[in-house]
Amino acid sequence: MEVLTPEEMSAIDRRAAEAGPFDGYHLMRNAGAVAAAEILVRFADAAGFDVLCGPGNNGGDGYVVARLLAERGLDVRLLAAVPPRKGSDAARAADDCPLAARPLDAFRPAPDRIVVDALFGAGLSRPVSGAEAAAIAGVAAAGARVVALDLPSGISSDSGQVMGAAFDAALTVTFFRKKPGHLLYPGRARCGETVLADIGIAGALLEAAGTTLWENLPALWRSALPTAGPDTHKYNRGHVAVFSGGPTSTGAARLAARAAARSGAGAVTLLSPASALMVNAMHLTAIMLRRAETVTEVEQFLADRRPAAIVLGPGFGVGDWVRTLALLLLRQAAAERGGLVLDADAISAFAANPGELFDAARGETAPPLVLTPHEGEFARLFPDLAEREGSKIVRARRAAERAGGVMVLKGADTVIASPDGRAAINGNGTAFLATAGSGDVLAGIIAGLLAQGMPAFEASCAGVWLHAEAARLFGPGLIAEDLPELLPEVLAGLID
Ligand SMILES: NC(=O)C1=CN([C@@H]2O[C@H](COP(=O)(O)OP(=O)(O)OC[C@H]3O[C@@H](n4cnc5c(N)ncnc54)[C@H](O)[C@@H]3O)[C@@H](O)[C@H]2O)[C@@H](O)CC1
Ligand SMILES: Nc1ncnc2c1ncn2[C@@H]1O[C@H](COP(=O)(O)OP(=O)(O)O)[C@@H](O)[C@H]1O
Ligand SMILES: [K+]
Repeated sequence: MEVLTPEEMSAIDRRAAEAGPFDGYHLMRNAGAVAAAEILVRFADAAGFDVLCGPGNNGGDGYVVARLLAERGLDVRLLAAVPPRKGSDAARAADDCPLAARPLDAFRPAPDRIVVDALFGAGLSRPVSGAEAAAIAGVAAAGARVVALDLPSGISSDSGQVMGAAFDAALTVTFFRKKPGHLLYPGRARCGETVLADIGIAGALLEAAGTTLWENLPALWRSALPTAGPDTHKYNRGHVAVFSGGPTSTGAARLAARAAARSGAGAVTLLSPASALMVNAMHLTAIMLRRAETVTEVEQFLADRRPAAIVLGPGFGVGDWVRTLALLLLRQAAAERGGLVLDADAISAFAANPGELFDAARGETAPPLVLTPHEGEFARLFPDLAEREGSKIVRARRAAERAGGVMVLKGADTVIASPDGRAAINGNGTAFLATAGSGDVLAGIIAGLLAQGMPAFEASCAGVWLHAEAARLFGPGLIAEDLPELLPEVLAGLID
């Protein structure tokens, strides 16, 4: 589940070649061999194979694949825009391949042939143009299926962005560990099925590299998931408070409250303005309800009940009151565990002065903070970062550092970043989540986990994964109300 930047991957490649048992050329042969095997499993009955080789090591992998497919007696055509650099591993692979390469300009894609894309991998350094761009357009027009080696040419390994033009692969075979471009959109969509192949690089090299980026999968946080001991009582199992909006916007807070309860929090209290008490009361059973519409009332509640985690923002409304509350909650240390989740309006309300929020979050006694913006809300707090080209990981990490809190930058490829530099790209997102109120549920799940003592980064990663897994379990027709009810089944699959 570790994810490596192209620089980290090439450093590990180098160290692996030095340490043996495989030198660089053998690693390339291994890469080509696993790719050829994956191709044969799926596409052995294709009319033929057009292997497009670039000038670097990615092209080198392509020469190995071309040779292996040709040795099977398959119809293989080799095309190259530029020959590999003399003396390189790729040049050796080309020498060992009995096929003569034709110029890429002569490539005529056909719908019944498989294109093996070995033009560029991790070394893509500028937008694709010329014969390579024409080949990409021609393949798309012909509708030929593409197998990408390492990643579809034209996709930035670092950010997942399309650089000029990029293949749309049916299969991507990558080596050792995934790169950000496999997980971040649009790259993720261009990879098709992604197969991670072992090419003989020892896992120990990874430990030495000290990775700080992962694919968000249960192995990352499973051991930190809360479990209730036999002597647990409801309050030490974690008490979550959720602030409700006014009488016509109470649903979002109830979704968050329900999700917190279903995530295992021992008690959940909805804090409501007087005007919305009756509306809320009509819809609540296990969840407690308390009036809190002044600073005194909120302080009184915090002193009486000491909630471990608090959600502020869903359906709350933007204005002075939400800012006052957020700052008050950041001044009041939460009960010894837990933290504060600021979502939606509690984020947008600081658009004019984000520094006020960040300063408060850095206060010595401030509880751990989790911010859960979608891209629109992110742009309000971090306009400079939102406009930045490039990787969502870099943006989320910078924002987390600036805010002094965990950033859950939502979307199809949600990135979770901690101020200490750790980051994860969510691996199980699903478009079923694109439904009103699903973000409110996510805020509640994270708070539920925080209240039970899970650290903020792990709680955020787990929350994002559980949320998406619940959506997958339900499938078509999902609405936000369904999500909390599916959490028990998802959790049961994770907790022994
Ligand atoms: N030991 C290793 O380092 C291994 C590397 N492997 C392969 O090596 C690849 C990385 O190899 P490289 O670092 O040589 O990089 P690439 O082969 O991805 O590309 C670098 C080459 O493409 C050129 N180039 C970059 N962008 C271009 C553009 N837009 N238009 C035209 N030319 C462009 C560069 O000048 C350079 O010649 C990986 O993706 C993987 O496929 C595998 O063979 C496994 C082992
Ligand atoms: N296409 C998608 N694929 C995966 N996840 C998605 C997609 N669209 C939205 N989501 C997820 O759904 C949630 C929506 O949250 P948000 O935008 O705050 O909505 P709301 O305010 O309606 O609750 C986020 O967790 C987001 O990551
Ligand atoms: K490629």
